[in-house]
Amino acid sequence: MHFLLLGGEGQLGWELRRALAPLGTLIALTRRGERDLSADLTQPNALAATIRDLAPNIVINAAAYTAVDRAESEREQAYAINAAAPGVLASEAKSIGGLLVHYSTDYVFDGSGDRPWQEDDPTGPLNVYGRTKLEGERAIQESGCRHLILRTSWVYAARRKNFIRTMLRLAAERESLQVVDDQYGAPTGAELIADATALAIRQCLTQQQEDGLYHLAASGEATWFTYAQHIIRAARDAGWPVRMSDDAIRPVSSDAFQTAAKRPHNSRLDTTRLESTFGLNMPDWRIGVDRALNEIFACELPQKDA
Ligand SMILES: NC(=O)C1=CN([C@@H]2O[C@H](COP(=O)(O)OP(=O)(O)OC[C@H]3O[C@@H](n4cnc5c(N)ncnc54)[C@H](OP(=O)(O)O)[C@@H]3O)[C@@H](O)[C@H]2O)C=CC1
Ligand SMILES: Cc1cn([C@H]2C[C@H](O)[C@@H](COP(=O)(O)OP(=O)(O)O[C@H]3O[C@@H](C)C(=O)[C@@H](O)[C@H]3O)O2)c(=O)[nH]c1=O
Ligand SMILES: [Mg+2]
Repeated sequence: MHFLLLGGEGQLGWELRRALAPLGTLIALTRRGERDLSADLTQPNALAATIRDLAPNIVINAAAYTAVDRAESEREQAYAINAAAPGVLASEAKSIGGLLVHYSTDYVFDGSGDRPWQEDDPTGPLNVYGRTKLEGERAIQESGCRHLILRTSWVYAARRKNFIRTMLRLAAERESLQVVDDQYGAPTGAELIADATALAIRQCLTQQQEDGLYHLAASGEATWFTYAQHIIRAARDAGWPVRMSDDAIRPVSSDAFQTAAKRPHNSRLDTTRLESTFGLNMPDWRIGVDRALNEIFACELPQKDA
């Protein structure tokens, strides 16, 4: 099996390099590409040529434009990367008979209600990022290529930029913090997504009918506020230089915390389809978050018995 991974340096791409390694040979490209192989998602012709040259059995697209607020003012860039490029990948995958694995987001939904979203529920993105991701999904579905689209939420990892790292930084810099308490979802680790992807791919290779759209997220729910509290309490316990008391982390409404992009109140994803199709069990979000926190603390705090 030959894999081509795009976005190999992102949170998820990095973990996919690990999780896919035992399944076959893997070429992982970053935005800069390699030799004469371009993997820049804003360059459709070069991207198509890369896929034709390598002719992988499976293309995994972990690259995306993920700056949610910035997307509001960089629509064209977000559109090129999140909507147009997946269309190119899909038509190239189709012409070589390959499987395309792609990721999408809870932000394709409008956030109404409080029931976890199922795959067939109506979408209604509230921001540019969500709209471009939804267009990417549609381009893949309409191409007729074999595909797996995995919608996930609130992704973090021990490395790169994410909500955990932001909270750890702010906890050390500030004496108080306001955090939104009316947006609900599940923080999902890049490790979990990568491992579940590898397991799902294995089954897709043997059972063609398992192609399609799936929700992949940790179980349980949080708000950004309860998530922040969890992170900062763990940080304090581990000896991170936290400047704020627990009372100084304050829950606020989305209306009180102004951002360029509007975000959904209800980002809960129902993962029943993924779990039953692939025989998987999504662990509680705290398990992966605690693991990532431990990794960060072990690398960045002086070790007591060193
Ligand atoms: N982050 C999140 O909270 C969530 C993410 N998702 C989805 O999961 C997937 C993985 O996201 P995640 O790993 O968190 O994202 P990251 O932002 O960590 O990584 C995205 C990767 O895409 C690369 N990239 C950006 N622009 C281009 C381009 N023009 N050409 C080639 N590569 C490019 C980045 O390159 P570089 O390293 O050079 O910046 C980076 O390596 C995406 O599809 C995302 O939409 C879904 C839900 C939540
Ligand atoms: C930094 C900060 C953020 N917030 C809020 C803003 C927002 O509602 C929420 C999360 O902010 P962030 O900017 O970290 O998260 P955001 O970039 O919106 O995260 C999203 O990224 C994309 C890529 C996805 O696909 C989504 O699943 C989701 O993970 O927390 C606070 O309330 N207080 C703060 O101090
Ligand atoms: Mg962000």
